[in-house]
Amino acid sequence: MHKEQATTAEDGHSDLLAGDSDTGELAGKELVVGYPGTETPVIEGETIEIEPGSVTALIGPNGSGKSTLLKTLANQLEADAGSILVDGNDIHSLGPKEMAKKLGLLSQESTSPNSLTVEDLIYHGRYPHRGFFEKVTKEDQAAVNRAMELAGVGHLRTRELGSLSGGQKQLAWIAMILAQETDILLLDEPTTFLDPHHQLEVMEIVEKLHDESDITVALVLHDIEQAARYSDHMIALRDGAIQARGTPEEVVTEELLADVFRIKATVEAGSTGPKVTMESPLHDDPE
Ligand SMILES: Nc1ncnc2c1ncn2[C@@H]1O[C@H](COP(=O)(O)OP(=O)(O)OP(=O)(O)O)[C@@H](O)[C@H]1O
Repeated sequence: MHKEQATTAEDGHSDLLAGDSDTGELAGKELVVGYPGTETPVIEGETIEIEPGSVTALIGPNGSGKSTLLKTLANQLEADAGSILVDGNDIHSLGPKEMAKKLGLLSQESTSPNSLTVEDLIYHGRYPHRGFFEKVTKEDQAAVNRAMELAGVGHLRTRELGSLSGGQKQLAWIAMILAQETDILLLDEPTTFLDPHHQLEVMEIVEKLHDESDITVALVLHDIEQAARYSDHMIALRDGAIQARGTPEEVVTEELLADVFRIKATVEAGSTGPKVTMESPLHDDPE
């Protein structure tokens, strides 16, 4: 993924694209994370550093710990040990509003009342900038309109969430997180429920954020080729442990697909990154 010269709001570009090169650094150090009632932690002592201004794709099989890691980095799941640093500061030193201005998580578990309209949901993204009981400002309106336009949900603005398809709802959630205007965006399977056209549209939003600002994006994707095409760093997880990290070319190898995903596949260099041809699942024991 090629990064073009950063632009600013003064250039006439959206404030949504107004990341700052001094911010957007996220790191989890020696994280140990488990769930109540489980015997062993899901993540045992991993360190992860997300570079400011990068797009980092997390890949790994079902249950490998990708969502657990993202939720921990967003402080929505308390680590048993280790620390999380946002721009070098311990995450616990940030108040809820300060935190919500810096970092937004689109989780797989996002829920909201069915009676809420798409527009109302997107306005919720403005909470850290104004508070629940303060008046909507021109900036809020502009941010909501821009987020709606980017996510392509303007035509759904008056629709209630309960009346939307899974994909339409997903796009509304993406618009909400964009309206939050954070330095760091964590997206857990943002392309879930989306048809191929809308999957590519979401990935193009990520590309636009990357090309035109210094916003930091970490996202979980199951489509390995898509992950490689739209990211500049990749992290592969298996059983809660990081198995590989580096550029897409370094991470997406036939060996990794066999070891981590238990797939026999061929990998070739393509114009948009590694091209993966999946042949068959492997059934033998990796060890
Ligand atoms: N609330 C929970 N309570 C107990 N165990 C959990 C909970 N959520 C996840 N786990 C377990 O933690 C491990 C990692 O799950 P996680 O959801 O992080 O994986 P993932 O890589 O995001 O998977 P997927 O690709 O299926 O979304 C799994 O073994 C899962 O069963």
